[in-house]
Amino acid sequence: MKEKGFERIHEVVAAHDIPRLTDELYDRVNARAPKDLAALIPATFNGEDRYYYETSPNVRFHVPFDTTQNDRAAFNDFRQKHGEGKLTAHGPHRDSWLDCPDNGINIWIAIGRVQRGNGLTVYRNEYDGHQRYTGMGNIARDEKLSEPFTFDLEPGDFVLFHTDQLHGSALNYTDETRFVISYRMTFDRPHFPNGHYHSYSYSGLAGGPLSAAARLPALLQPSYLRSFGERVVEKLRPSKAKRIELTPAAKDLSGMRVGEIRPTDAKTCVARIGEDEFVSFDRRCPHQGADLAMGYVADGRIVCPWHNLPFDPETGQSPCQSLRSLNVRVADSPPASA
Ligand SMILES: O=C(O)CCC(=O)C(=O)O
Ligand code: FES
Ligand SMILES: [Fe+2]
Repeated sequence: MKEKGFERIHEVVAAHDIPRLTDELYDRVNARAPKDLAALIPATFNGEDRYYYETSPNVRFHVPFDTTQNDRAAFNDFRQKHGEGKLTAHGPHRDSWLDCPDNGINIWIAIGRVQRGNGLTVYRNEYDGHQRYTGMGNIARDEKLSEPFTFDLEPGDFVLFHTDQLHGSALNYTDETRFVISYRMTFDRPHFPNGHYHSYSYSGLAGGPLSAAARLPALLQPSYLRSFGERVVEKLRPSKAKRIELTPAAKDLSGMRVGEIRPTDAKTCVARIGEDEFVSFDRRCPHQGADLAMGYVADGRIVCPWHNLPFDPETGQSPCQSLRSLNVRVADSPPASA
């Protein structure tokens, strides 16, 4: 393992053991978080040593998607327990739509190498704005997204982004595991517009004689009680995912830009790949069913807006062998349904 690096962990640890391994890592990372942050935050923010930090940081092991497919149950169980984005790809979201403060900073640290095909997607143009989102904290499937910013990182590099920044995970179609630990923190008292059940400690009290009280300043807020009440109600009424209406089909394709994708009917959409190249294909992504009409074209490929997975417009194949291909129909003029 030492020789191979974290990037090859899936060659050393069987896929069905990854969830258990991650659980163990959580315990270790949580235990050392106060000390690690006491070193990291002042060094990053001009000596600042008064802050609130999420007491349970996030361990994010994204092994190549294809290697997880024989052990889906173990990965799904983990997702139920810890949420999306830890072992599985998280759709586009703002952390503040879920259970995080809207005055926070996410410190996303590459422990192993991160590549564009397994990393973070950051929708730079969507920092503020009023996208609709579901009760599960994901962007509504009919919100059109622009191409996200993606990047490579070397071990030890880290990215800072605001908890109101729209972002998500790329579905890992590389042959490397991506290992990241991320911390969330605020300088002012954390403010929770949605769920409030993560615990935040105040650095000014943590570690000293009053360390037991370090969680109280963030906890003693009306948002905690509100959120607690909502969870009780949710338990009684399990499904709170909202159904999103799809946008009506856009029929006139004559004015389409090269690179644009539009819905043609409830099930199909069309992309203008080149000047004279139109491709018609199913709207449902073979991964988790995201609406590909809301995707975009990059490097001549159709890209899913949900986890940034590219599809070849001629064959419908993605780099993930375990996913079925998209049903594509190529035409050199706007398709007949246009
Ligand atoms: O690491 C990922 O893929 C998702 C990251 C994320 O959503 C977060 O750090 O809030
Ligand atoms: S890549 Fe995940 S839904 Fe399309
Ligand atoms: Fe996030």
